[in-house]
Amino acid sequence: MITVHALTKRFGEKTAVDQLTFTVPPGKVTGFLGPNGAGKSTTMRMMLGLDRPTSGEALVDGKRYSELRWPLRTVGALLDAKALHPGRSAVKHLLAMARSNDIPDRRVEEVLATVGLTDVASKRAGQFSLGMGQRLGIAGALLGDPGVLLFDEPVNGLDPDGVRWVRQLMRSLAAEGRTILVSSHLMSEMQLTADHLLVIGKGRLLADAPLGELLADGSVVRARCATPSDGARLAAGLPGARIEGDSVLVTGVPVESIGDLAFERGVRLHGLSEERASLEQAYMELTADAVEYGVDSARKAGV
Ligand SMILES: Nc1ncnc2c1ncn2[C@@H]1O[C@H](COP(=O)(O)OP(=O)(O)OP(=O)(O)O)[C@@H](O)[C@H]1O
Repeated sequence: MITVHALTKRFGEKTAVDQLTFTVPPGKVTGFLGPNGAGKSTTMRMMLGLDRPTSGEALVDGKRYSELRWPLRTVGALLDAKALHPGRSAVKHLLAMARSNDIPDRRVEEVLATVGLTDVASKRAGQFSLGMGQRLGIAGALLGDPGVLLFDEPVNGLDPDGVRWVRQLMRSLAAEGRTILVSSHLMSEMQLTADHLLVIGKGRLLADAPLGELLADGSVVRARCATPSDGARLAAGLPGARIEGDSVLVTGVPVESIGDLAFERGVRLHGLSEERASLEQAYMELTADAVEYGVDSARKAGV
């Protein structure tokens, strides 16, 4: 279990993580989602004692990372797959990690087999491809057989087989009752992997909900109107409505209510449907104001 309470991190003037409060329970894959620069990595680094919170706390199994006697046996993490000694072989890298946490040497062989690196175990890590580096990072995370696992963008650089493999691995680790937190800015990936989502933008928590709930919130009613003036009449003063071509799109209002409203306002409809939004759409709507360097800000800056 991971418990984060009022967690805040400032770098000078910049607030990277802003009063985050959430828990990550065992037995599920929890997706940690947000645009680039949202504060995902910084939050994970604080969970691992690599960055010190400005205020608030991040606890793993009720303890600060620095209070854990054998940290690798409690929490495993894949943060930066390139953070390896390039001259060291995969097996030596893992042996060094194992010995620092009183983990038996035989675990090294086991995790190398789990991630499919047995054949290249004696190769220097500096010669590894990005995908192999990710696998080695995952081997390191699994080494202490921890109950809590953090993965920061684990599918980066993996080929489609590798992506499928990581997805299955995370699902099976969760099924074993472990706590799995996986960050991504890829909605499509989360839609296939996560049970529950934490969405952040500009360091703040935007949503903490089961995947299905987030999808339902994002559903859109499309009312195709006979004329532009019908569209304008229907959209007038309606929260969450926008006009797109000959249609009025409305989020957060049931389709029946839109039908009734059209009738009341004498609006001629040529179509009325409910579109279940993809997670991608739900996420875009949720983070629309929280994207640091999105298209909008680029446009405003004249790019
Ligand atoms: N050591 C640091 N010094 C100054 N600013 C930092 C530092 N680390 C992170 N930041 C800033 O804090 C914000 C959050 O960064 P962070 O890397 O946590 O975001 P992220 O959600 O992981 O993004 P990405 O998906 O791009 O990795 C960014 O604006 C980043 O520039």
